[in-house]
Amino acid sequence: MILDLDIGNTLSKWRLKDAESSEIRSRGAVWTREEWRPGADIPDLDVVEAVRISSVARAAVLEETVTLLRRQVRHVFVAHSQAEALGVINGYDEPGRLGVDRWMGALAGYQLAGGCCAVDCGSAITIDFVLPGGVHLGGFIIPGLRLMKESLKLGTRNVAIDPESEADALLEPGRRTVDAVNHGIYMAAVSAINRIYSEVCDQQGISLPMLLTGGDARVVSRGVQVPHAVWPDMVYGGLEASFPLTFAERAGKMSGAPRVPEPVSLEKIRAGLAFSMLL
Ligand SMILES: Nc1ncnc2c1ncn2[C@@H]1O[C@H](COP(=O)(O)OP(=O)(O)O)[C@@H](O)[C@H]1O
Ligand SMILES: CC(C)(COP(=O)(O)O)[C@@H](O)C(=O)NCCC(=O)O
Ligand SMILES: [K+]
Repeated sequence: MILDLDIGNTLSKWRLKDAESSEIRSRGAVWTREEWRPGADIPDLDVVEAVRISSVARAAVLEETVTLLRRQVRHVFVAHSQAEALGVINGYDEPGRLGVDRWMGALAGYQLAGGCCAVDCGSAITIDFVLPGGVHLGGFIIPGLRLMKESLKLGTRNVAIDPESEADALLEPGRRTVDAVNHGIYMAAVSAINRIYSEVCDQQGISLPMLLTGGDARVVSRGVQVPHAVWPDMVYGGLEASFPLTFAERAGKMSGAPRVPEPVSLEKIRAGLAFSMLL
């Protein structure tokens, strides 16, 4: 079995992948914290022959995790942001400073779709752009839904947006604090994504397919007008592409990859942008 780990600021996600059949056998998530407790937190390591890790948690969390895993697992691969990999050229002035989850998303998105806009809706919402030739332009970082809500300190912290909520309802004016806050932060997130996408496509003169991932991807997806696909395993896709272990991975296949969405014409994007600037 292969254990894939995606350690975010809020949640540490894991999945077990069969090295022979490439099937996903199980998956789960635990709160990211100082120490990693195998057994309680993750499945039995006896069946694991390789681990692949993407972590944006504090260095100490990763160090502890790696030390622990190395005792029981033969191959431990840790992803790092690089200046260039798999045809993608990192757009950061200091490539190593780009969050490795964003780098994994950019690599996966490029491998799947060529040029793309990769949006990760987690603790933060990150919006990254890769052009068809592999040039990563850099991106945008805004607080995620939960962080935006907590920053208001209006006592609505523990009332999360129901992931099943319809965008139409979330975009109405709220008539009580919790709704006013939820609808406000939702509008902030989806309008930022829509606008940033349009601005960058306009600047670059190209309409790019958009891919969405992260804990809030499903609910955010309902408010994003741009054609896009939700890919919950996008970060894992970057790990698969960076450290291919199975037959399917060596052939370039990434688990759970969606169909590439057909982007709208650049003219339409520009018309929408021109209209929103009039308002
Ligand atoms: N069951 C859940 N538990 C915690 N957060 C959730 C859950 N479902 C959705 N979320 C949302 O997803 C976010 C965490 O998403 P995730 O992509 O795992 O973030 P990160 O990678 O930063 O840890 C939370 O901030 C919250 O808004
Ligand atoms: C921007 C992030 C905090 C997002 O992390 P997440 O929301 O997935 O936990 C993470 O990618 C990070 O720590 N990046 C380093 C700074 C940067 O990318 O510029
Ligand atoms: K994120």
